[in-house]
Amino acid sequence: MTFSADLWEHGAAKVYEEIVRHPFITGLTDGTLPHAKFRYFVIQDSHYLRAYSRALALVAARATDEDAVSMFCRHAAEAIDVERELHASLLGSLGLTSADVDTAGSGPTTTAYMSYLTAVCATGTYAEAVAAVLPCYWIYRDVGRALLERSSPDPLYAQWIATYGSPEFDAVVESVLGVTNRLGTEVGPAERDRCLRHFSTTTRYEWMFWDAAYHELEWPV
Ligand SMILES: Cc1ncc(CO)c(N)n1
Ligand SMILES: Cc1ncsc1CCO
Repeated sequence: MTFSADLWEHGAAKVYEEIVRHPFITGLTDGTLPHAKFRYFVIQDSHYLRAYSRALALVAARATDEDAVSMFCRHAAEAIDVERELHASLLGSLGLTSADVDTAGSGPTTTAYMSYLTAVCATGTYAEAVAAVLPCYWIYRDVGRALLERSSPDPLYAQWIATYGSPEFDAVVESVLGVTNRLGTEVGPAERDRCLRHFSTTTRYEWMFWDAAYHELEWPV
């Protein structure tokens, strides 16, 4: 079994099933998701992508072969591009400005997820860092694909779905899966266990990120 298949089976398969039947996700395709919940999501995703880009730059710095360095650097830059596009298009359509993003700040789940990613990418091994960032690519590709089959009656939601369900994003994810599988042949059992734990934790944060948006979760105090 490839390393990525092992990670998915033991760390993501069950949670992925919960993600695709979460009311936030089903609400995107049937168009019943209230714009307020999507607005919360887009604002939080703006904060998330800024931290995610820096996490990817840390992964790039830890990579040992130059193709991987170049790829993760590119993805770090693209995450900023996606964040700016979100600002320019989705936020605008939702009646928001970048000042609203700054005023809202990063919520409890976003902060926890960003902190975990940053910590693993800064202090873990290269393989651990790849395992921590992998669900962000993989879950979004699979959710994007699943949603694309159904699309959405709401043009705003259809636009978001098209980004992650695209063949371009699929190619990005396949490259990262290739890197992961090659790393799987190099790591020992203890490092492999740590990778699995990070992969399964960030997969849970992916579910929690949608759940936080669905409940418009705020800091309790
Ligand atoms: C929370 C979250 N995870 C993953 C992605 C895709 O990288 C995203 N935009 N937001
Ligand atoms: C994973 C990911 N998500 C948004 S941008 C990006 C990097 C590759 O384009």
